[in-house]
Amino acid sequence: MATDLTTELKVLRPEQWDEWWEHLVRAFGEGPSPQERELDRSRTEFGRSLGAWDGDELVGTAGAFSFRMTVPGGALVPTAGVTMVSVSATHRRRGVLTSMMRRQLEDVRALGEPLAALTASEPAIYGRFGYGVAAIGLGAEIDTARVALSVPPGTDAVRLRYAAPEAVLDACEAVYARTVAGRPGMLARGPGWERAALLDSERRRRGASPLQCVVAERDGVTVGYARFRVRPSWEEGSAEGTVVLSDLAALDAASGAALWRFLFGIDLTSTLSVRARPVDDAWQYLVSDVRRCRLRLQDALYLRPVDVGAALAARTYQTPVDVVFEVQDAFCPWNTGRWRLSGDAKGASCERTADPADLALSVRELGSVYLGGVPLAGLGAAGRVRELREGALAEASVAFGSAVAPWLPHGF
Ligand SMILES: CC(=O)SCCNC(=O)CCNC(=O)[C@H](O)C(C)(C)COP(=O)(O)OP(=O)(O)OC[C@H]1O[C@@H](n2cnc3c(N)ncnc32)[C@H](O)[C@@H]1OP(=O)(O)O
Repeated sequence: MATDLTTELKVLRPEQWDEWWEHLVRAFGEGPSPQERELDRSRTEFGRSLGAWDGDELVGTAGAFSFRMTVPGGALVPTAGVTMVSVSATHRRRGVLTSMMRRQLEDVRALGEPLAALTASEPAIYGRFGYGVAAIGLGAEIDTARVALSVPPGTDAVRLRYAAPEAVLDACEAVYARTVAGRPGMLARGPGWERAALLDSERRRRGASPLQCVVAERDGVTVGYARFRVRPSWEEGSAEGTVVLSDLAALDAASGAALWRFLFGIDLTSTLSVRARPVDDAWQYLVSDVRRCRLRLQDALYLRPVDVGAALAARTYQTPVDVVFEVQDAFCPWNTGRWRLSGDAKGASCERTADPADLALSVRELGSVYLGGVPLAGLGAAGRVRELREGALAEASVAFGSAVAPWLPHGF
C-alpha cells in the first residue's frame, strides 16, 4: 500500500456538508432523494464527522452517531455508530481509510464510549480495524401459497387496521422503544431517527407500491406494526405478487403472529420477502414448511470494543464466569494485555491483571462474541481463540451466550 503523506484530517464544518455528502454519494454510486439528503443532514453530528483533505480537495469522509445499544442483561451502553465512510477512487488504497479509522477510534475513546459499531459495505474491510461480526441478519423468500402459519392463542383478539405510515409514526415508535431493552444489539433512537422508516423514494420501492402500514391493536392500544410494500406480478394471467417487508415490531407473541398471518395472506401475492430479521424471529417457529421459506443469513452488525474493560463490565453473563483474557489489539494498543473478567447474571467487573491468561484472542473476536450471537467455542474451534487453561473456553462460551439472539434493527 502506498502511503499518502499529503492527506490531512479535519473535523467537518457545517458549510462543507454538501461537498462532504456528495463525496459519499459518489463513492456509493447512488442517487438519494431530497428527503434522504435532508435526513442525512439533520442526523450528521458535526463534531464527530471527519473529512480527509488532499490540499483543497476532499478525498475521504467518515462520521459517527452517538448511539446507546442494548447489551446482554439489558443495559444501554454508549456506542459510536460508524457511518458515511468513503474514500475517492482516485485516492484508494493509500491509507486514507486507515488514518480516518485511527483518528475516529481515538475520538471514540476520548468520548468514553466503550463500543463502536457499524454495518459494512463489504465484509473484508473492517476486521483489520478490530471489528468482528456480532449479529447476523435472517432473510427469507417465503412461498406463502404453500406455507401455512399456525398461530398461538389470543391471535384472533388482536385487531389489525391499515393506517397512513406518517399518521401512526409516534405510536409505532413507542412500540419500537418498548422492544429495545429486550434484545442485544438494538438501538435506542434519538428524536428524528424514526423518520428513516418512512423514506419511500422510487429507489427504495424498486418497482413495488408506496410504503403501507398495518397496526396491531388490543383494547385500542397499539401493540405492534408492520411496514411493507407490495410488488405486483402477473404470470400468464395469474397473480404472483410479492410482499416486501420493511420492518415489523410487536410487544407479544399473539400480536406478532397476527401481523405475520396478515403478511402471509395478502390477496394477489404468493411470496413474502423479508431481510435482516433476527435469527430467532418468531415466525419461523410457526410455519408448516420451513424449507419453502428459503432462509438465508447475512453478516449484519460489526462490533468493536474500544475500551475492553468498560465494555466487558457493562454486560451480564448467563452463567458465572471468571477468566483472564490475553487480548491483542494492534490498532488500539491501549486494550492490549491481560484482563480478568468476573461476572454472572447480575453484573460483572473487568480489570487489568498480571495473573496467567486462560484464553488468548484479539479484540476482533471479543467484538464478535460480545452480544452473545457468535459462540466463543466456535471461534476456538476455528483456531481464532487459544485455550490456555483447560475448560476455560467452554466456561466462557456458555457465559457469553444470550437467550435472545442479538439483532441490529436497521442500518445507519
Ligand atoms: C461504515 C460504512 O460506512 S461502510 C462504507 C465503506 N465505503 C465504501 O464501501 C465506499 C466505496 N469504497 C471506498 O470508499 C474505499 O474503497 C474504502 C473506504 C472501502 C477503503 O478506503 P482506502 O483508503 O482505499 O483504504 P486503505 O487504503 O486505508 O486500506 C487499508 C487496508 O484495507 C484494505 N482494503 C480497503 N478497502 C478494501 C476492500 N473494499 N476490500 C478488501 N480490502 C480492502 C486495503 O487493501 C489495505 O490493506 P493493506 O493494509 O493490507 O494494504
